[in-house]
Amino acid sequence: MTETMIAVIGGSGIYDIDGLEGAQWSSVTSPWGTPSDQILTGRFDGVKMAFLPRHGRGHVHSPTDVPYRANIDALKRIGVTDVISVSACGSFRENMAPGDFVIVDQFIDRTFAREKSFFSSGCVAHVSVAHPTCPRLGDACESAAKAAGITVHRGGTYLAMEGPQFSSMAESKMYRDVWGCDVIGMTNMPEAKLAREAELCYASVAMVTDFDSWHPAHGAVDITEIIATLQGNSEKGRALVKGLPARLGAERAACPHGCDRALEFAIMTAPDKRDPALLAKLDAVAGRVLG
Ligand SMILES: CSC[C@H]1O[C@H](OP(=O)(O)O)[C@H](O)[C@@H]1O
Ligand SMILES: Nc1ncnc2[nH]cnc12
Repeated sequence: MTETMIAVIGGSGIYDIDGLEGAQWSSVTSPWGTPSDQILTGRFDGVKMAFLPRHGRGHVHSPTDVPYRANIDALKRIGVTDVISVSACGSFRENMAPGDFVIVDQFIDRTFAREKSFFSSGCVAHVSVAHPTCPRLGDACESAAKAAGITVHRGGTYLAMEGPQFSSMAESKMYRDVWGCDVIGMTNMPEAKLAREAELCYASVAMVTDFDSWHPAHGAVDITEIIATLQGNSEKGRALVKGLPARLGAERAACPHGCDRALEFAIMTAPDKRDPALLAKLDAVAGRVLG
């Protein structure tokens, strides 16, 4: 058994969480850059927790410029075992209405201007993201959402777009009708891929703010409506987060789905061909397998 440390990455509208015992914001240094902000740590229900505002307090970083690698590395470096991403999203489904939450389990990654891996020439690794989210964390999120009275949908495909503009109607219809996506946002990729490379369990709670631009009765995405919906969603998101520590517990066994062993056979580069400078940067992310 190892000690659980749950990290919440808060998206648009969620820049802190309350109620942490011994709450403290601290700067964490990463060889992958400067994280989005300081990290808030403390305990809730006796369980270690961390909180990182994805866009920084004051919403400083655009979706493209969020330092995804530094964020995941910093969380791994401070001992995080489980990551819950909480994000705003648009919906492609009539029954996934603004105010509803979706426990995302699949992604289509359409982002193109971001660093997507910790690995590269000098230490090449290939992890599976066939199942990019952890069902054990998904169970905890679903149960915590229901207990908080939130309308929650279990399972859904999240289209990760580059942004920062919202989609055209033609794109929106293609994502919905041809690609079968359920929700759309700008940030869960490469975050989920990087969490898997760092052997962190990852779940994504997508909070619906709008119907994107496919819906004949709703027309274009309106940022003022999104911001109004975000306020209610963020209160519900905070309630959900408070239900997680009791459900996940202060100690955890190995992940039954293998998220925490994703690198076991993933590194292809021969030990004598590895780049020492890159290995040094991988100390937190891949220290378990690199020794
Ligand atoms: C405020 S609407 C667009 C913005 O909100 C979402 O951010 P996050 O995923 O961090 O909650 C979406 O992905 C866009 O970045
Ligand atoms: N419709 C939308 N598209 C992309 N990101 C979003 N975040 C919230 N609503 C969104």
